[in-house]
Amino acid sequence: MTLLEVRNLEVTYGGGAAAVRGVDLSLAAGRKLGVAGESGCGKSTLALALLRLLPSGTRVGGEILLDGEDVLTMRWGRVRAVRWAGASIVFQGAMHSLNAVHRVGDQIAEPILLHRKAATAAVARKRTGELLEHVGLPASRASAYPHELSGGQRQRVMIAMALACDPRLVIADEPTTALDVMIQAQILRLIGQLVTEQDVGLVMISHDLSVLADTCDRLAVMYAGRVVEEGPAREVYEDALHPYARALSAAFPRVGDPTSRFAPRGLPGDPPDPSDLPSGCVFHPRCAAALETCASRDPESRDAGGDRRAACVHVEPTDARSGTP
Ligand SMILES: Nc1ncnc2c1ncn2[C@@H]1O[C@H](COP(=O)(O)OP(=O)(O)OP(=O)(O)O)[C@@H](O)[C@H]1O
Repeated sequence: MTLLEVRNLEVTYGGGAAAVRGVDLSLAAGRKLGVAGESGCGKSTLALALLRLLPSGTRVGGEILLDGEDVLTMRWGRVRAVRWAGASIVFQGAMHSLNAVHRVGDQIAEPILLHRKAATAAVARKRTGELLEHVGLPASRASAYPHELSGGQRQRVMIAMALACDPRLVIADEPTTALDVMIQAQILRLIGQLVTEQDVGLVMISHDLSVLADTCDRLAVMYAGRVVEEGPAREVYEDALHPYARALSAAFPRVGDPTSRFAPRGLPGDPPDPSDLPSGCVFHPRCAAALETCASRDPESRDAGGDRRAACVHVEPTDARSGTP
Protein backbone atom coordinates (compact mmCIF):
# COMPACT_ATOMS: atom_id res chain seq x y z
CA MET A 1 0.00 0.00 0.00
CA THR A 2 1.26 3.49 -0.87
CA LEU A 3 2.26 5.44 2.23
CA LEU A 4 3.61 8.59 0.59
CA GLU A 5 2.83 9.94 -2.85
CA VAL A 6 4.38 13.22 -3.95
CA ARG A 7 2.89 14.60 -7.15
CA ASN A 8 4.31 17.44 -9.17
CA LEU A 9 5.74 19.21 -6.10
CA GLU A 10 6.91 22.77 -6.75
CA VAL A 11 8.51 24.89 -4.02
CA THR A 12 9.51 28.53 -4.48
CA TYR A 13 11.02 30.49 -1.60
CA GLY A 14 9.66 34.02 -1.13
CA GLY A 15 10.58 36.13 -4.13
CA GLY A 16 13.18 33.61 -5.30
CA ALA A 17 13.30 30.94 -7.96
CA ALA A 18 11.91 27.41 -7.68
CA ALA A 19 14.02 25.19 -5.37
CA VAL A 20 11.93 22.07 -6.16
CA ARG A 21 10.52 21.74 -9.66
CA GLY A 22 7.87 19.14 -10.44
CA VAL A 23 8.99 16.29 -8.19
CA ASP A 24 7.05 13.00 -8.28
CA LEU A 25 7.89 10.31 -5.74
CA SER A 26 6.16 7.42 -4.11
CA LEU A 27 6.94 5.18 -1.16
CA ALA A 28 5.20 2.00 -0.06
CA ALA A 29 4.56 1.39 3.65
CA GLY A 30 7.62 -0.06 5.38
CA ARG A 31 9.99 0.70 2.46
CA LYS A 32 13.06 2.94 2.36
CA LEU A 33 13.60 5.65 -0.23
CA GLY A 34 16.93 7.47 -0.51
CA VAL A 35 17.10 10.97 -2.00
CA ALA A 36 20.56 12.01 -3.21
CA GLY A 37 22.08 15.03 -4.88
CA GLU A 38 24.67 17.77 -4.46
CA SER A 39 24.30 20.65 -2.06
CA GLY A 40 21.57 23.05 -3.16
CA CYS A 41 19.63 20.58 -5.35
CA GLY A 42 16.53 20.87 -3.16
CA LYS A 43 16.75 17.79 -0.89
CA SER A 44 16.14 19.61 2.40
CA THR A 45 13.44 21.73 0.80
CA LEU A 46 11.67 18.52 -0.21
CA ALA A 47 12.03 17.11 3.34
CA LEU A 48 10.66 20.28 4.94
CA ALA A 49 7.77 20.42 2.47
CA LEU A 50 6.68 16.89 3.44
CA LEU A 51 5.82 18.14 6.94
CA ARG A 52 4.85 21.73 6.00
CA LEU A 53 7.92 23.07 7.80
CA LEU A 54 8.91 25.62 5.14
CA PRO A 55 9.16 29.29 6.12
CA SER A 56 6.06 31.42 5.62
CA GLY A 57 6.00 33.20 2.29
CA THR A 58 7.16 30.03 0.50
CA ARG A 59 4.91 29.00 -2.40
CA VAL A 60 4.19 25.28 -2.59
CA GLY A 61 2.25 23.55 -5.36
CA GLY A 62 1.34 19.96 -6.17
CA GLU A 63 0.23 17.22 -3.79
CA ILE A 64 1.82 15.39 -0.87
CA LEU A 65 -0.42 12.45 -0.01
CA LEU A 66 0.36 10.78 3.30
CA ASP A 67 -1.84 7.72 3.65
CA GLY A 68 -4.02 9.31 0.98
CA GLU A 69 -4.45 12.63 2.82
CA ASP A 70 -2.96 15.77 1.22
CA VAL A 71 -0.54 17.39 3.71
CA LEU A 72 -0.56 20.61 1.68
CA THR A 73 -4.29 21.26 2.07
CA MET A 74 -4.71 20.04 5.66
CA ARG A 75 -5.87 22.48 8.34
CA TRP A 76 -3.07 23.47 10.72
CA GLY A 77 -4.66 21.51 13.57
CA ARG A 78 -4.46 18.37 11.46
CA VAL A 79 -0.87 19.15 10.40
CA ARG A 80 0.12 19.37 14.07
CA ALA A 81 -1.57 16.03 14.73
CA VAL A 82 0.26 14.44 11.78
CA ARG A 83 3.70 15.69 12.88
CA TRP A 84 5.39 13.13 15.16
CA ALA A 85 2.45 10.72 15.04
CA GLY A 86 1.97 10.39 11.25
CA ALA A 87 5.44 11.44 10.13
CA SER A 88 8.52 12.66 11.97
CA ILE A 89 11.85 14.07 10.94
CA VAL A 90 15.46 13.56 12.09
CA PHE A 91 17.60 16.55 11.14
CA GLN A 92 21.34 16.74 10.67
CA GLY A 93 23.33 18.08 13.64
CA ALA A 94 21.34 17.03 16.72
CA MET A 95 23.03 19.72 18.85
CA HIS A 96 20.98 22.33 16.99
CA SER A 97 17.75 20.34 17.06
CA LEU A 98 17.82 19.48 20.77
CA ASN A 99 17.11 22.15 23.35
CA ALA A 100 20.33 22.71 25.32
CA VAL A 101 18.58 23.64 28.59
CA HIS A 102 16.24 20.61 28.87
CA ARG A 103 17.09 17.04 29.82
CA VAL A 104 16.91 14.75 26.78
CA GLY A 105 14.32 12.51 28.50
CA ASP A 106 11.94 15.46 28.88
CA GLN A 107 12.42 16.28 25.21
CA ILE A 108 11.54 12.74 24.15
CA ALA A 109 8.53 12.72 26.50
CA GLU A 110 7.17 16.00 25.13
CA PRO A 111 5.68 14.68 21.86
CA ILE A 112 4.32 11.63 23.74
CA LEU A 113 2.44 13.86 26.18
CA LEU A 114 1.31 16.13 23.36
CA HIS A 115 -0.05 13.39 21.13
CA ARG A 116 -1.32 10.82 23.58
CA LYS A 117 -3.84 12.76 25.54
CA ALA A 118 -4.23 9.88 28.02
CA ALA A 119 -0.49 9.58 28.69
CA THR A 120 0.53 10.55 32.22
CA ALA A 121 4.01 11.80 33.08
CA ALA A 122 4.81 8.35 34.50
CA VAL A 123 3.70 6.60 31.29
CA ALA A 124 5.73 9.04 29.16
CA ARG A 125 8.78 8.49 31.39
CA LYS A 126 8.50 4.71 31.05
CA ARG A 127 8.13 4.95 27.28
CA THR A 128 11.11 7.35 27.11
CA GLY A 129 13.28 4.79 28.93
CA GLU A 130 12.14 2.05 26.53
CA LEU A 131 12.88 4.25 23.51
CA LEU A 132 16.36 5.10 24.76
CA GLU A 133 17.13 1.41 25.25
CA HIS A 134 15.73 0.72 21.82
CA VAL A 135 18.26 3.08 20.24
CA GLY A 136 21.11 1.57 22.27
CA LEU A 137 21.35 4.01 25.20
CA PRO A 138 20.75 3.20 28.87
CA ALA A 139 17.38 4.48 30.13
CA SER A 140 19.29 6.41 32.80
CA ARG A 141 20.62 8.78 30.12
CA ALA A 142 17.16 10.39 30.12
CA SER A 143 18.40 12.73 32.83
CA ALA A 144 21.36 13.95 30.76
CA TYR A 145 21.52 17.35 29.07
CA PRO A 146 22.46 17.36 25.36
CA HIS A 147 26.00 18.68 26.04
CA GLU A 148 26.66 15.67 28.30
CA LEU A 149 26.24 13.28 25.34
CA SER A 150 28.51 12.55 22.37
CA GLY A 151 27.40 13.49 18.86
CA GLY A 152 26.41 9.88 18.10
CA GLN A 153 24.44 9.61 21.37
CA ARG A 154 22.61 12.84 20.60
CA GLN A 155 21.68 11.53 17.18
CA ARG A 156 20.36 8.36 18.86
CA VAL A 157 18.22 10.60 21.09
CA MET A 158 16.85 12.32 17.97
CA ILE A 159 15.97 8.94 16.51
CA ALA A 160 14.24 7.91 19.77
CA MET A 161 12.27 11.16 19.60
CA ALA A 162 11.32 10.56 15.98
CA LEU A 163 9.97 7.10 16.89
CA ALA A 164 8.25 8.23 20.12
CA CYS A 165 4.74 8.47 18.69
CA ASP A 166 4.97 5.39 16.41
CA PRO A 167 4.91 7.35 13.13
CA ARG A 168 4.16 5.68 9.81
CA LEU A 169 6.93 7.66 8.08
CA VAL A 170 10.36 8.86 9.26
CA ILE A 171 12.23 11.48 7.25
CA ALA A 172 15.98 11.56 7.95
CA ASP A 173 17.77 14.59 6.51
CA GLU A 174 21.54 13.93 6.43
CA PRO A 175 21.22 12.16 9.82
CA THR A 176 24.91 11.29 10.06
CA THR A 177 26.65 14.23 8.41
CA ALA A 178 28.20 15.60 11.61
CA LEU A 179 29.44 12.20 12.84
CA ASP A 180 32.67 10.30 12.27
CA VAL A 181 32.63 7.39 9.83
CA MET A 182 32.38 4.55 12.40
CA ILE A 183 29.50 6.21 14.25
CA GLN A 184 27.83 7.05 10.91
CA ALA A 185 27.71 3.37 10.03
CA GLN A 186 26.21 2.48 13.45
CA ILE A 187 23.53 5.15 13.22
CA LEU A 188 22.60 4.18 9.67
CA ARG A 189 22.36 0.52 10.67
CA LEU A 190 20.20 1.54 13.61
CA ILE A 191 17.80 3.58 11.47
CA GLY A 192 17.57 0.80 8.89
CA GLN A 193 16.94 -1.82 11.56
CA LEU A 194 14.31 0.22 13.43
CA VAL A 195 12.30 1.09 10.35
CA THR A 196 12.32 -2.56 9.29
CA GLU A 197 11.30 -3.83 12.76
CA GLN A 198 8.54 -1.28 13.16
CA ASP A 199 7.33 -1.32 9.55
CA VAL A 200 7.89 2.43 9.27
CA GLY A 201 8.47 4.06 5.87
CA LEU A 202 11.76 5.95 5.54
CA VAL A 203 12.81 8.86 3.35
CA MET A 204 16.54 9.27 3.85
CA ILE A 205 18.32 12.28 2.41
CA SER A 206 22.04 12.39 1.76
CA HIS A 207 24.58 13.72 -0.69
CA ASP A 208 26.33 10.33 -0.43
CA LEU A 209 24.84 7.86 -2.90
CA SER A 210 26.87 4.93 -1.54
CA VAL A 211 25.37 5.38 1.96
CA LEU A 212 21.87 5.46 0.51
CA ALA A 213 22.52 2.43 -1.70
CA ASP A 214 23.47 0.47 1.44
CA THR A 215 20.47 1.62 3.48
CA CYS A 216 17.54 2.04 1.07
CA ASP A 217 15.40 -0.03 -1.29
CA ARG A 218 14.92 2.74 -3.84
CA LEU A 219 16.90 5.80 -4.81
CA ALA A 220 15.89 9.13 -6.29
CA VAL A 221 18.68 11.37 -7.59
CA MET A 222 17.90 15.09 -7.65
CA TYR A 223 19.56 17.76 -9.72
CA ALA A 224 18.58 21.45 -9.68
CA GLY A 225 15.21 20.79 -8.03
CA ARG A 226 14.20 17.80 -10.16
CA VAL A 227 14.38 14.04 -9.82
CA VAL A 228 16.58 13.03 -12.77
CA GLU A 229 16.65 9.30 -12.01
CA GLU A 230 14.70 6.93 -9.79
CA GLY A 231 14.78 3.19 -9.37
CA PRO A 232 15.91 0.21 -7.26
CA ALA A 233 18.78 1.44 -5.04
CA ARG A 234 21.46 -1.01 -6.07
CA GLU A 235 20.81 -0.61 -9.80
CA VAL A 236 20.82 3.18 -9.65
CA TYR A 237 24.07 3.15 -7.69
CA GLU A 238 25.88 0.49 -9.70
CA ASP A 239 24.47 1.12 -13.15
CA ALA A 240 22.92 4.60 -13.31
CA LEU A 241 21.15 5.65 -16.50
CA HIS A 242 21.42 9.42 -16.10
CA PRO A 243 24.91 10.93 -16.59
CA TYR A 244 24.49 13.00 -13.42
CA ALA A 245 23.55 9.95 -11.32
CA ARG A 246 26.56 8.14 -12.84
CA ALA A 247 28.86 11.01 -11.89
CA LEU A 248 27.45 11.09 -8.36
CA SER A 249 28.02 7.33 -7.96
CA ALA A 250 31.60 7.76 -9.16
CA ALA A 251 32.11 10.55 -6.64
CA PHE A 252 31.03 8.21 -3.80
CA PRO A 253 32.56 4.75 -4.27
CA ARG A 254 31.79 2.28 -1.53
CA VAL A 255 34.42 2.61 1.19
CA GLY A 256 36.81 -0.35 1.18
CA ASP A 257 35.07 -2.13 -1.69
CA PRO A 258 37.87 -3.71 -3.76
CA THR A 259 35.40 -4.57 -6.53
CA SER A 260 34.34 -0.97 -6.97
CA ARG A 261 34.67 0.02 -10.60
CA PHE A 262 35.09 3.62 -9.65
CA ALA A 263 37.95 5.71 -8.39
CA PRO A 264 36.58 8.65 -6.41
CA ARG A 265 36.14 11.52 -8.83
CA GLY A 266 34.68 14.95 -8.46
CA LEU A 267 32.18 16.29 -10.93
CA PRO A 268 33.50 19.37 -12.73
CA GLY A 269 31.60 22.64 -12.35
CA ASP A 270 28.91 23.66 -9.90
CA PRO A 271 25.17 23.07 -9.79
CA PRO A 272 23.28 25.99 -11.37
CA ASP A 273 21.75 28.86 -9.43
CA PRO A 274 17.96 28.22 -9.30
CA SER A 275 17.34 31.80 -10.50
CA ASP A 276 19.57 31.31 -13.55
CA LEU A 277 19.01 27.82 -14.92
CA PRO A 278 20.64 26.77 -18.21
CA SER A 279 18.35 26.25 -21.21
CA GLY A 280 17.28 22.76 -22.27
CA CYS A 281 18.50 19.99 -19.98
CA VAL A 282 19.80 21.90 -16.95
CA PHE A 283 22.66 19.40 -16.55
CA HIS A 284 23.97 19.82 -20.12
CA PRO A 285 26.78 22.33 -19.35
CA ARG A 286 28.40 19.74 -17.00
CA CYS A 287 27.46 16.61 -18.94
CA ALA A 288 30.18 14.58 -20.66
CA ALA A 289 27.52 12.88 -22.82
CA ALA A 290 25.65 16.04 -23.90
CA LEU A 291 24.44 16.27 -27.50
CA GLU A 292 23.69 19.46 -29.40
CA THR A 293 19.97 19.01 -28.80
CA CYS A 294 20.47 18.95 -25.00
CA ALA A 295 21.04 22.73 -24.95
CA SER A 296 17.50 23.30 -26.20
CA ARG A 297 15.49 20.20 -25.19
CA ASP A 298 14.51 19.54 -21.59
CA PRO A 299 13.89 15.78 -21.46
CA GLU A 300 10.84 14.42 -19.65
CA SER A 301 11.35 11.70 -17.08
CA ARG A 302 10.96 8.45 -19.05
CA ASP A 303 9.98 4.97 -17.99
CA ALA A 304 13.16 2.99 -18.64
CA GLY A 305 11.71 -0.41 -17.69
CA GLY A 306 12.55 -2.52 -14.64
CA ASP A 307 10.77 0.00 -12.40
CA ARG A 308 13.27 2.69 -13.35
CA ARG A 309 12.83 6.24 -14.63
CA ALA A 310 15.32 8.78 -15.89
CA ALA A 311 15.18 12.19 -17.56
CA CYS A 312 17.86 12.01 -20.25
CA VAL A 313 17.82 12.01 -24.02
CA HIS A 314 20.07 8.93 -23.94
CA VAL A 315 17.50 6.87 -22.06
CA GLU A 316 15.50 4.75 -24.42
CA PRO A 317 11.88 4.61 -23.27
CA THR A 318 10.51 1.09 -22.79
CA ASP A 319 7.74 1.58 -25.34
CA ALA A 320 10.41 2.37 -27.99
CA ARG A 321 12.35 -0.76 -27.04
CA SER A 322 9.33 -2.97 -27.27
CA GLY A 323 8.45 -1.43 -30.64
CA THR A 324 5.20 0.10 -29.38
CA PRO A 325 4.50 3.29 -31.35
N1 LIG B 1 14.94 29.62 3.52
C1 LIG B 1 15.34 29.78 2.25
N2 LIG B 1 15.09 30.93 1.58
C2 LIG B 1 15.47 31.09 0.29
N3 LIG B 1 16.11 30.15 -0.43
C3 LIG B 1 16.40 28.99 0.19
C4 LIG B 1 16.04 28.74 1.55
N4 LIG B 1 16.45 27.48 1.88
C5 LIG B 1 17.04 26.98 0.76
N5 LIG B 1 17.01 27.89 -0.25
C6 LIG B 1 17.53 27.70 -1.62
O1 LIG B 1 16.84 26.59 -2.21
C7 LIG B 1 17.73 25.78 -2.98
C8 LIG B 1 17.67 24.35 -2.46
O2 LIG B 1 18.24 24.30 -1.13
P1 LIG B 1 18.17 23.00 -0.20
O3 LIG B 1 18.69 23.38 1.14
O4 LIG B 1 16.83 22.40 -0.29
O5 LIG B 1 19.21 22.05 -0.94
P2 LIG B 1 19.95 20.75 -0.39
O6 LIG B 1 20.05 19.84 -1.55
O7 LIG B 1 19.25 20.24 0.82
O8 LIG B 1 21.37 21.31 0.02
P3 LIG B 1 22.28 20.92 1.29
O9 LIG B 1 22.72 19.50 1.05
O10 LIG B 1 23.40 21.91 1.21
O11 LIG B 1 21.42 21.08 2.52
C9 LIG B 1 19.11 26.43 -2.85
O12 LIG B 1 19.33 27.22 -4.00
C10 LIG B 1 19.00 27.29 -1.61
O13 LIG B 1 19.84 28.42 -1.71
